[in-house]
Amino acid sequence: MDRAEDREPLVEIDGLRKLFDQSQGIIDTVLGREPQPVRAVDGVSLDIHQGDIVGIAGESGCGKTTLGKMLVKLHDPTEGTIRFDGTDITDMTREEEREFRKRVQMIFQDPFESLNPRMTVYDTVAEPLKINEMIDGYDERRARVKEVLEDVGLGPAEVYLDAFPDELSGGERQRVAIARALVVDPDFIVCDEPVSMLDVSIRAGVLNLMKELQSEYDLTYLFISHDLSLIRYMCDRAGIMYLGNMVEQGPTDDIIDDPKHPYTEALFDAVPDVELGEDRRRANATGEVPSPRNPPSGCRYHPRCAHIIPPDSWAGSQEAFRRAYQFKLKVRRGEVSAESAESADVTDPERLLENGLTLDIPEEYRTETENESAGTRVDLGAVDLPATTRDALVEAAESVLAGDTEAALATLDDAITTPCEDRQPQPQQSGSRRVACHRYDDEGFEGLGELAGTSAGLGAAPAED
Ligand SMILES: Nc1ncnc2c1ncn2[C@@H]1O[C@H](COP(=O)(O)OP(=O)(O)OP(=O)(O)O)[C@@H](O)[C@H]1O
Repeated sequence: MDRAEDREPLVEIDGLRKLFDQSQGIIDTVLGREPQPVRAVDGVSLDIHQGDIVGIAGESGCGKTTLGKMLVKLHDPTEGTIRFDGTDITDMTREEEREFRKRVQMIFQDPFESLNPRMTVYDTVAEPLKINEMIDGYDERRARVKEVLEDVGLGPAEVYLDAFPDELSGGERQRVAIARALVVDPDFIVCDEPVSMLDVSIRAGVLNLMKELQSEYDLTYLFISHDLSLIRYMCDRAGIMYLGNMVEQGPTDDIIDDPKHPYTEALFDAVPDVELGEDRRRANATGEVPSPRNPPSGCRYHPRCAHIIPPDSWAGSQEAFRRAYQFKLKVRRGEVSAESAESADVTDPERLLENGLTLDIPEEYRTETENESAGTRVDLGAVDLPATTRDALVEAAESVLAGDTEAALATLDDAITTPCEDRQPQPQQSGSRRVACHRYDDEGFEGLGELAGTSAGLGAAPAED
């Protein structure tokens, strides 16, 4: 079989960043803080090969649309390069840019918004031909428009040519948007959630059409979607984004059947209608996606990660480390404080720890005491903490109860350290995948080796494929 890696990339994305400046919010002004830009895309590298259908998945706000818009030059990158067929698109001559605008198109999510309500179907589809000075003569243009309309399933074309968007159904409008993208015979189309606004009953028809058009027009697609079943259905390769970073990329089936990045695991497990590989346990991510204005240090996923890596010297279980680390975060965020202790009527440091070491995770990962207490308490003795860490946690809890959060954090920062917080992981090749996770660093593997066999919810060890 023809392997993507053996072909020349059509699109080469390297170290791509897009930061949006934000006006200063009221809280920043009051606190005299510098306004932070939104780090929408923050260091993405990806190759897209001729004939590929690549999917970009990730939760809302992770930077998918911003990435897609940079690829079609609707946004300029803050940093990094995009090469299309060997040419750097941020540094093109006028002639190169004209050519680029023909060869690269984008289809948007909302066909109601992306079509001009005052233009007929003919005018809409013929417009790119006029802008790109492509086909001279009314009759020739009309013939080309009719041909493309028939190709997208809007036939006989005469019925549609003089219609306005509000006379069409949602599916017909999206087909017009597809025809407008196709009429210039492009090579590469970025499709941003192309069916998510359409009725569920007609989505498959539009997707199948797009697949047919791919071979007919020799297209390369980038599909942006939060719908993972669509990515599985359409895309040979996929990239998973989290807070502006590409955390995992590779063949779609491999990513779904055996996710390597803990975020990928959590993302796919949250979707009931994606068929998962056998022997997969539920992922146990905690917490919410943080703000892209102020992303976590090191690995952006580490505050939620089930597989957070303890330091090499750690003598307890990984699960215990994760609990201790979450306790540190709770103190840092003010969720565990003298006030919260007072309102829960907690005066004993060990009791404070029994509450603070709980994790908001699925039942099967919880301790017995945690399940019995509906997730409000663990049995401190059952958490496999090294004695020195336990002492440090008790000391920190005493500081919290005394209202000295600073001292508590100093103790916790000293006692509970992780490479995940310190360093941003660089993408590593692991079998068919590129993964940005410290578990796949050489160092991470060593750490993991020591942990193999613990009850830490590590799942399958990330052995080389
Ligand atoms: N023009 C802009 N100005 C300021 N911030 C922006 C702009 N466009 C996007 N953002 C911010 O950048 C981040 C990434 O947005 P983006 O739309 O790329 O994400 P997404 O993954 O496509 O999300 P969704 O699925 O909701 O469309 C978000 O925090 C968003 O608010």
